[in-house]
Amino acid sequence: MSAAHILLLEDEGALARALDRRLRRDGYTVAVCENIANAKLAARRRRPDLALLDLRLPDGYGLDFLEWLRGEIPNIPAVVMTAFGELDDAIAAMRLGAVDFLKKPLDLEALHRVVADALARETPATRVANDAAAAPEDTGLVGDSPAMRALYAQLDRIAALAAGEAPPNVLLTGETGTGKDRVARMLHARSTRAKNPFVQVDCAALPRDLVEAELFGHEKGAFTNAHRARRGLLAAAGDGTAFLNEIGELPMALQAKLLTALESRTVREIGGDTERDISAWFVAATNRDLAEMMATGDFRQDLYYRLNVLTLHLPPLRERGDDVIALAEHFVAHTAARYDRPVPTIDENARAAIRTYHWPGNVRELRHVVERAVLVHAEHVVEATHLQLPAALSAPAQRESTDRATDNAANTTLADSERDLIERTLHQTQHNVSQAARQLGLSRGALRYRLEKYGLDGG
Ligand SMILES: Nc1ncnc2c1ncn2[C@@H]1O[C@H](COP(=O)(O)OP(=O)(O)OP(=O)(O)O)[C@@H](O)[C@H]1O
Repeated sequence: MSAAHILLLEDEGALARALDRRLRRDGYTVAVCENIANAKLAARRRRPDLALLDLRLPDGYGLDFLEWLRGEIPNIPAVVMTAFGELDDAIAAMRLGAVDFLKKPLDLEALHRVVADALARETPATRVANDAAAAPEDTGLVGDSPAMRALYAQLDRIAALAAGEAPPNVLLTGETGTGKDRVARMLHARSTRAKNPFVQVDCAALPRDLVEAELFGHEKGAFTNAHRARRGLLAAAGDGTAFLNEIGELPMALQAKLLTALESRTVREIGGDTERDISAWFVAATNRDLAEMMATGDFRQDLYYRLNVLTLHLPPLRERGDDVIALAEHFVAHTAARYDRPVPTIDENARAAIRTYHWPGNVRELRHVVERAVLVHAEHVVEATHLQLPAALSAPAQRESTDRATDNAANTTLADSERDLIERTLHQTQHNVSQAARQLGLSRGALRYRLEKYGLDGG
């Protein structure tokens, strides 16, 4: 399989050249277009795997192009480059399926990460197209352990309940990286709602005002930047599925508003006075302990019971026995295919290390570890050292000595201490970036910046 092909739509020549150079250096092929007309021709000439686009273009508006492109290639991931003050555009872009944003002025390291993440996102359609080693289509998840088999059976039963005007709400629980997002998409795909929209709101990724506007919609002029009226995602999901990801992060005031919407199955837009009916199926997910959050007054009990009509728990990877090996083999094959390399084998020591490690970041962490090993080290064989598993974190005795070493200011720089603190906090929070940021008193953006700076894996 050849390298991913990126369609870059950017009219500022110098910026386009810098982006082009960086993307080629990262191994992608790139079609650079300075206007929408050329971008349409380029997309027809060679089907891109990802679109990276600016919004203000000489012959039109980038989002109109994105809408056209999605008509041609329904699941194409798109990354939108926005300038300060274009939040409204960013919301609209998300509706059109943009998977990420890059703020101008651009940081080329962030570009590298965002593009790689966007390409790694596996929507059902792109998975079929890009991944010869994909999980069997009838399950969509790799793993055959008793815990996973029990989950598959429940998944079908729950999907069958999605028909009707007010289907039971579903709550997906499980540690970070266990596959909740993927399961939400599978529930939708297997239900009678599959042909209708699947819309996702990531309650942790957006600031409070944006989450509210996203969920409920707004009238024109309801707040600064609300240049046009917009329907909220709860309504936009129509007869499809509304996936409320990281529901534990929803601020209290919005929890009350969401509860009212779920109970009445209507929404009132911000700045509006009419109620709109909603007919979506609600699937929510969290990696936080909502029971504990209720006890500390951080999550409403009534909302919890309303959401938690049906629960599906995703077991941590360390409780799935040899699934961890099947998954590692899957990701090895997947990475090799994506980068057009021979598929390496995993040697016995590496298998033992994979089995022993406790995988706090679960399947996502395993995927990253294996991808890095295949890309950076392994030509023919993946060996234990290629995995670079943090031995210190799995052995308490060693951890103590690491702590002592970092406490010794004479031997440590400030940067070392910061890196160590972040690493430990990530470990404690099982690689939940939002939670780690809160614990460290940083914004998510500030933590992300440091993760990049220190080459740490946030999950
Ligand atoms: N059983 C599985 N088979 C194959 N891939 C999987 C499986 N479970 C998870 N993945 C992959 O692992 C990554 C993490 O999964 P996902 O995003 O669904 O986790 P999550 O539980 O929603 O995490 P978070 O709580 O942090 O949002 C994704 O790339 C997903 O496709």
